[in-house]
Amino acid sequence: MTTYAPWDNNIPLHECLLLRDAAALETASLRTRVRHVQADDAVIRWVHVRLVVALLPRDLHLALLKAMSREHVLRAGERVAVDHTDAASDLAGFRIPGGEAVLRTVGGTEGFDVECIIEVALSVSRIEREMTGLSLMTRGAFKAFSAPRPAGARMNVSFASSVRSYTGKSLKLTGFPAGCAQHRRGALEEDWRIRWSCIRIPGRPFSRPFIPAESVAAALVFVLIVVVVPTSISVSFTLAVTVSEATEGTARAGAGLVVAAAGMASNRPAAAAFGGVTTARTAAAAFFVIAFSPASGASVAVAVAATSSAKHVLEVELDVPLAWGNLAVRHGCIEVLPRILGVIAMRGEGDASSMREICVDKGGQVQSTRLAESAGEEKSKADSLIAENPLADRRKEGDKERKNALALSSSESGGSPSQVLATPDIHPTRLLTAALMPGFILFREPYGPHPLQTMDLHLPSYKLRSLDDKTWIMLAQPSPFQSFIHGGAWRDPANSKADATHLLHALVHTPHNTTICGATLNYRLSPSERSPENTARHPDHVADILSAITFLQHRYQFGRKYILVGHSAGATLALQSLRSIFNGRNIDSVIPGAEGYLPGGLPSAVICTEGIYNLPDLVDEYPAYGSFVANAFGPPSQVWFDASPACLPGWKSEYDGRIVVVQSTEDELLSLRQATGFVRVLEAEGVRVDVEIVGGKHGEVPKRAELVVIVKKVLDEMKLDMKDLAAALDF
Ligand SMILES: N[C@@H](CC(=O)c1ccccc1NC=O)C(=O)O
Repeated sequence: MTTYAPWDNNIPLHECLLLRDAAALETASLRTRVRHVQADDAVIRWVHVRLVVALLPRDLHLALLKAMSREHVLRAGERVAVDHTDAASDLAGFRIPGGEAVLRTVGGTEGFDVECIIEVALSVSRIEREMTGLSLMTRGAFKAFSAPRPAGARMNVSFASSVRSYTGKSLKLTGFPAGCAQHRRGALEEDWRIRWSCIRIPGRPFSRPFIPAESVAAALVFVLIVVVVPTSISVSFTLAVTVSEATEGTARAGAGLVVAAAGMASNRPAAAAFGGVTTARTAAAAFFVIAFSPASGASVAVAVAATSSAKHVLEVELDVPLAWGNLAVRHGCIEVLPRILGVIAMRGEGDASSMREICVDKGGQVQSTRLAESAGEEKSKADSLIAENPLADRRKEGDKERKNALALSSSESGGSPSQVLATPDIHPTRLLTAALMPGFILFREPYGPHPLQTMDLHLPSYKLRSLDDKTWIMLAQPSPFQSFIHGGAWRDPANSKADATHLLHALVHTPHNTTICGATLNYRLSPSERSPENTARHPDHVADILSAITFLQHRYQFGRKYILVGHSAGATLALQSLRSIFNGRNIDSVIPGAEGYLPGGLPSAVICTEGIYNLPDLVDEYPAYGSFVANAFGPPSQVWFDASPACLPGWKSEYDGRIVVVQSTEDELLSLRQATGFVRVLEAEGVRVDVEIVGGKHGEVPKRAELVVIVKKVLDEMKLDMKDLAAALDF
């Protein structure tokens, strides 16, 4: 039995988290401001800190900015003046507006690291003839390293950024002390998870005067969109717009818009530019994209909107006048756009027929003829497109279960047009959010008819991938799956899937090895005084967990590449769900239909924290808990034993995955007795069990950073096994 020292500092995880919730993200993106300074008339440089700015504690954020330009050790509580001008590096003139920062507690004790993500977009546009401007979207990983002292955690920030040169093949970085000198694209993304895109800006100055007509024209387009698009449209789809390297601007753009509007009005997929827009909100997004597109010659792909019935991803090329680029610059919005990159490829329903594959001609022509002309034809058309695709076939052959393949690059499909798979179940705001902020997608999914049979799904970071110099797609990374099961004594309505929000955010956004999909599950509860309406009784709870995992398996087909993390009663449920028998009784006799559950197999690991492992012993130790146990399992009977993981024999033969038992020494509701008893049972059977002792009160453990580290460690090990899946998806 391995025992680790308890964590001796108390770092609430939320201090380190960037994203509080999706709603905050959405509003934050609206509040984004671009700050820029014009250093001289030859160069415009501006630093644009967006999205995360509003989400991070402001003072921490500023402190990080301060630290960005050189290696800098920040101490908790340290005040730093933030008014930094970098005269030495490539980004001379780079300036962070003044402010004062206090670094709050971020960091940890020895062996513990917390990673914060901060997003900084730097753009350097040189107003010279045919000069290439480069926009670097950087997602730096700020690592808070371990500190030998419990108090005053130090944070050692390293960051790589600053563009030196861009050759089309490689991106040279300089200026910041992260040892990141030159990376090939792949390595760059891999190592630093830097998201970037290239904007080619021809040599037209941005200093042209403001032309009101441009704004008027843009407003008209907006009105056109809002007015023409029916509020409910039966065929809706994700829209992706690529602004091509056009030079002849307005006329063609105008024509494109008219075509789009006409197509949209006729409710056909050929509604190239704006047909996917179904609400004023998404229309506004489309407007935003077009009106504020960078200068002609910019390459921007935008995923604008999908509805819950989205069926298509369209990609079109529009030529826009340079003037709109000027407008964009003037409004400080140009930075926003490259961030909205790519056509998003989503995981599917696990059924290829539910996916839609759309072909786009690189010459800018949407191959609308290849799209279904009517709703009735859509399915077969799309299916045949998928069938025609050699890579789709390869995927099918390679792994019949992996129908959730994501997106294909044009090069791989023999020079055919770019192809994107999209699922029909993506909410527009989620998609937009995803486009704005890769790495954060949250879906709320029902897995059964009961209001508590729901889960939150967090999909992983997206990887940008170049199809050519102009077009990008985002791929969801093949990822291990992590499911969290909350506690609350099987009955407390105060506990829910939200208990793991912190954990999942932290894991989903962890910038290094572990990029995961995460699910956090609700399940039906037993009655309590506060919620007499709940009526669930064992084995309903575990049946729901099995249903939820089965639902996820059908959709994502991750096989055994998943883990369960359970807290308190959730730990009990995680362990119960591993066992196909309850004390010799086939689970099917306990849970009707259970044979069909867990089609992908048992999880690779189960992490139990503050678990209840032995119901009779629990009530022996805490007689008061008898009531909630009885609520959930009925009056004392053999069922209590049958449902207790520590009373189940045969762990060695029944479960070959990893078991991690996490227990806090500060748990006010459970002593170490439950955990110790279960560990003894496992060890007596010769089962490997890892024990992790953590700090925090009972309910705090899921929110604590220690758990993130433990889960991450387990997932990191699994990550090694993801290569085959990655290869099959050509990731
Ligand atoms: N808050 C719960 C009690 C609770 O969650 C609990 C109490 C003692 C031991 C374990 C508990 N929760 C396990 O999921 C309730 O009041 O029902």
